[in-house]
Amino acid sequence: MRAAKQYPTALTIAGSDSGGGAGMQADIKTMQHFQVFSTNVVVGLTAQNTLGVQGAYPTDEAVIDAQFDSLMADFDIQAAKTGALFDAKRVAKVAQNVSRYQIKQLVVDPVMVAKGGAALLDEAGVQAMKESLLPKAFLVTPNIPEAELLSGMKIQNEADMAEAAKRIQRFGVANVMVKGGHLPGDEVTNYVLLGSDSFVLTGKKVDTKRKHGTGDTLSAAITAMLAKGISLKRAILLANDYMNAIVSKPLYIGQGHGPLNHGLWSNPKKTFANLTERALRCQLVVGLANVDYDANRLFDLVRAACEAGVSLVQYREKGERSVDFEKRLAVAVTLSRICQKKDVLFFIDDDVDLAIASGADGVHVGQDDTSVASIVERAPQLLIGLSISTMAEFEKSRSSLADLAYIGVGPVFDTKTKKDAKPSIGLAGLKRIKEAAQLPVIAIGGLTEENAAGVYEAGADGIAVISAITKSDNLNRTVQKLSNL
Ligand SMILES: Cc1ncc(COP(=O)(O)OP(=O)(O)O)c(N)n1
Ligand SMILES: Cc1nc(C(=O)O)sc1CCOP(=O)(O)O
Ligand SMILES: [Mg+2]
Repeated sequence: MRAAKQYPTALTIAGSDSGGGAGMQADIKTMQHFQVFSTNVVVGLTAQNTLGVQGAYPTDEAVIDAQFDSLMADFDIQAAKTGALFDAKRVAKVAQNVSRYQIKQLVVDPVMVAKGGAALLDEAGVQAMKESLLPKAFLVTPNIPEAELLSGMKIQNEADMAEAAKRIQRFGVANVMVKGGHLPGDEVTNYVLLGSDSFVLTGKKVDTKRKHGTGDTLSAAITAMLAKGISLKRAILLANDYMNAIVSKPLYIGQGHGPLNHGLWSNPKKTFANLTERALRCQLVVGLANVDYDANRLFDLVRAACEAGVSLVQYREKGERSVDFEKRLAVAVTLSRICQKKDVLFFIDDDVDLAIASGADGVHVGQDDTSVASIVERAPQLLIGLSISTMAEFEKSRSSLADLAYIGVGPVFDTKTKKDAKPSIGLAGLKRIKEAAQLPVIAIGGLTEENAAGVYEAGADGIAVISAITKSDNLNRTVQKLSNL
């Protein structure tokens, strides 16, 4: 192992993703996470966001040369990686500079096929990759479609990955990591061939669309560790651990295929600056009392509601029978997992201890429950919803408003579900509170598919219901109508 420099420096040669989740931006964030200084050669720009790529603008070849010249005149770069190189001319230009500046530890992420299957490099580009860049690479990290293009064979299982890796080695690259994320199964299997030594790495296949830029991130993590003087095998193992960690902690940014949590921010989902408008649109409030104390029925109902598109589930245990803390915790933990799988926020009604213990995203409290100030002090990571029924309660709560994710306003209409509900405030009462509030207003109480549209017209940002969903004969239709879609 080479002695680590005090400030290890790496280079990313890639395209810019204006959305910040993939490409060079993912590389920089990843390298920063590993405390490696990142220098950059921008091979092209893309106009993109989490919903897609709207435009691609390759950099002039002379500008690529100029960036290499500037960097090499100054920095001591210990490892480099490539990402999207746009076309054959730019692949060749990058390869030329790699030779010219004798870059040894080069990780090639052969970006050729997008997640959705779209080609990111034409045939000539793939050829240039094989002929001019792979022979200069220390490691190449194709995904399944890319490995198929490079090896010329179909890959369906681990044995195929092994054969493809051997074929790719023939282009002159000793080390090949075939990433198996595209293959079916509950786990991701990556096949690694380092010279003649091979091993398989498994990882979590997380059911989330918030993993834009995984290939860039993995190769950037390996490159960062190479820059630190860590051996290739260990760098790959550590990078795999990092990927497993970050996919489990999704960031809630953008409306589509969101970015990875490169900085491993703790509780990123709970920063309510991150909440999108959609995140509070349709809330299911539910507990064992609403399903005859049948926990499996509750789990099935919540699973189906998450599938149907509810954006937040609140576990509210009220009713004749008392359910002890252990049981509530077991239920809450299961509900939390169901919600997490579907990127649905999970809240607990009233019980701050339960919210903390179950790792919920937030807690909903009433006017007479635990105070907002004491929740902030005890559990600053929790999002907070507060019930408000009247303008007087709104005025009384003013000092807490800055700490809230939303206010739950109701009962808008008469409800049979909450025995101690306050008098209903109607659409006019809802409108009055919305006009005064500068934060999301979630309407609750007696809401149905039929009256939901009127509630939105009165200014509500979202809706919370018990019976409309727990008693629905068609969850998809109900959730759509309640979400005002
Ligand atoms: C979204 C939402 N709004 C209001 C309430 C009611 O909370 P609270 O006033 O604390 O009454 P109980 O639910 O504890 O009976 C809520 N739970 N959710
Ligand atoms: C839990 C709750 N809180 C209310 C409030 O006004 O604060 S009304 C309510 C009950 C909501 O049930 P349904 O959707 O079946 O009317
Ligand atoms: Mg309460």
